[in-house]
Amino acid sequence: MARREIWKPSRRPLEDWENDGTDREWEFSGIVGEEIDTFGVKRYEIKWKDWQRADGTNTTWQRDMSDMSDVQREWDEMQEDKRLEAARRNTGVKVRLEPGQVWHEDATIEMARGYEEQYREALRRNLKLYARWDNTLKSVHSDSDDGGQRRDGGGAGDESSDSTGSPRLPKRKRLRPSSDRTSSMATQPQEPRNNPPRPVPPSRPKPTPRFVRDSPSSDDDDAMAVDLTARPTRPLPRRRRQVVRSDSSPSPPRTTFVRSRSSPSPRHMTLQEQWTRMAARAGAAAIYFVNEVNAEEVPPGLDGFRYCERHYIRAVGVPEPDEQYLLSCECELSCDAQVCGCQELSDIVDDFGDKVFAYTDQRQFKDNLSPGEEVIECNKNCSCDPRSCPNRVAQQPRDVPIEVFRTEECGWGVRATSDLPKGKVLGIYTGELITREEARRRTGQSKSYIFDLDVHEADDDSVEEEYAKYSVDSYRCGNWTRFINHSCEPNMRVYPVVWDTVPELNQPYLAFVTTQTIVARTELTIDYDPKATEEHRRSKGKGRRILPEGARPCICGADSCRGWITI
Ligand SMILES: C[S@@+](CC[C@H](N)C(=O)[O-])C[C@H]1O[C@@H](n2cnc3c(N)ncnc32)[C@H](O)[C@@H]1O
Repeated sequence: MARREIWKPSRRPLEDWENDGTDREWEFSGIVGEEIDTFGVKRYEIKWKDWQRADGTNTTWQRDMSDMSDVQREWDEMQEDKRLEAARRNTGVKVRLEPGQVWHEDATIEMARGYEEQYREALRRNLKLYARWDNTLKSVHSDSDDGGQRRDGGGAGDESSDSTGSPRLPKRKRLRPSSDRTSSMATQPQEPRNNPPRPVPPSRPKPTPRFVRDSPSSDDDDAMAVDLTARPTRPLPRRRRQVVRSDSSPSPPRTTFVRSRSSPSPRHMTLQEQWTRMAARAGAAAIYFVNEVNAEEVPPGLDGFRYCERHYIRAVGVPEPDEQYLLSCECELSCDAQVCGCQELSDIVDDFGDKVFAYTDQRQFKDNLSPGEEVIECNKNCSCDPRSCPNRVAQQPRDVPIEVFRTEECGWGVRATSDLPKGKVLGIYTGELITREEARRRTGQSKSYIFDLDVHEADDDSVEEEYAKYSVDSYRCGNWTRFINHSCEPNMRVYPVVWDTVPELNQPYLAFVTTQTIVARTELTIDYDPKATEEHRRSKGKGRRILPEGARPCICGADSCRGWITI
């Protein structure tokens, strides 16, 4: 196709750019394509200026676009407009999107699954993989009107394309290309080492070691990034060159092996795919279910469960925020807490009494809230950039994949697949937003999943409350945070944060943030009742074994365990 004169697609997502011994940087030319894997995670095909491989291909695949977020946004918007326009033209009906919905996604994921199924089938039959896969890719690449399944670079109505279908993007500063080594569609072996100078990735987080099969030798080794039936054996040896891990952005979302004692059951796979797909709709990383302890396929009680990564589902009678009362800022470049209009109601100040944000420039939570305070992030009426604003952190999609795993004694719990820095915001507690009266009425299992939103509530019950009280129940809908267990020595905490709502409505989100650096696959825990812990400390541990009414024994195992929890 004519488009290949502009770029020749790469089929080598598994390249290693880190050990090529050069520091040469390459000019970024533009995004030329995208694809979505079976989990709904998107990656982009990048073209670099004046660079190509020995075979003439000159693009790389990249999932972490943090270095080029403005270009990514431009591309995403352009593609979305194109698809919407195509839909409008074809159906003649008005297309309305729910927040966070990407309308072409379901079809795309289904087709990506089809490819993966073909791949697995080939494995089962022990066929020479590359012959088949090459054919599949050839047919995809030679198909100029592919409906957006694999590539979106040159569809009909692409006004931003030149005559050959290549998107025109502005010139970018010099960056180093990097390659996504973990795509589920990746099936090609690594390029031989003696090729011309290769691009070097920008210094960004080094992925945690990925599990590989025992003898990485044959043609198809390293080829499959997603094998849900494979058993991990040992991690890859550490590479020589040390890449400094930026605390603010741990390893990018990646496809991992699922570790389980036996092959994952269809129920397991379905749940994992559903949750990951729903998370991906909100732009968030994958969610895996792992049970290395017993035969339980999936956590109990999830039949009919509705996954919502980033918003509440309001029960009948719970008011919606009125957008006209949102205080917003008019910052054009970077927000500054002292002048940001949306910070008028914020109480967070530094030692000199000047308003400051709750986050560092690396988007880590500073833990500078006093009791009764909440973080006010920039909102949908603010003029600042939704992705780069330093005061939009809890509202960003989660970039860390999560494993919901079976603990030895405490049901299911959660952990991250990568190391986490202190101050990393991982997500918010979602579910059904209900009144406090309704929360009190609810009984049984549901009780275990109810979180009170009590930022403005007085300690003393006799004090008249100014605000309506709400709670969040994640028994029937919610996200991965419903599986966070309690520990008396937790490694995360919760803080209240608002955006797109007025603080007075008393419906903040509860964000989970790490309070220490956490090694990958360590269980993530919070203290369910920090006030009780404080009292326990004050009483110097007296009454440790006396269970308050309605409490149950705590089995967190911490040295300083207070002995009980209340839900
Ligand atoms: C929000 S759920 C946490 C997820 C839960 N483990 C599951 O499998 O669904 C809270 C429930 O987990 C259990 N739990 C969490 N932490 C605990 C702890 N430290 N000691 C005892 N039970 C705990 C209790 O049954 C509690 O009601």
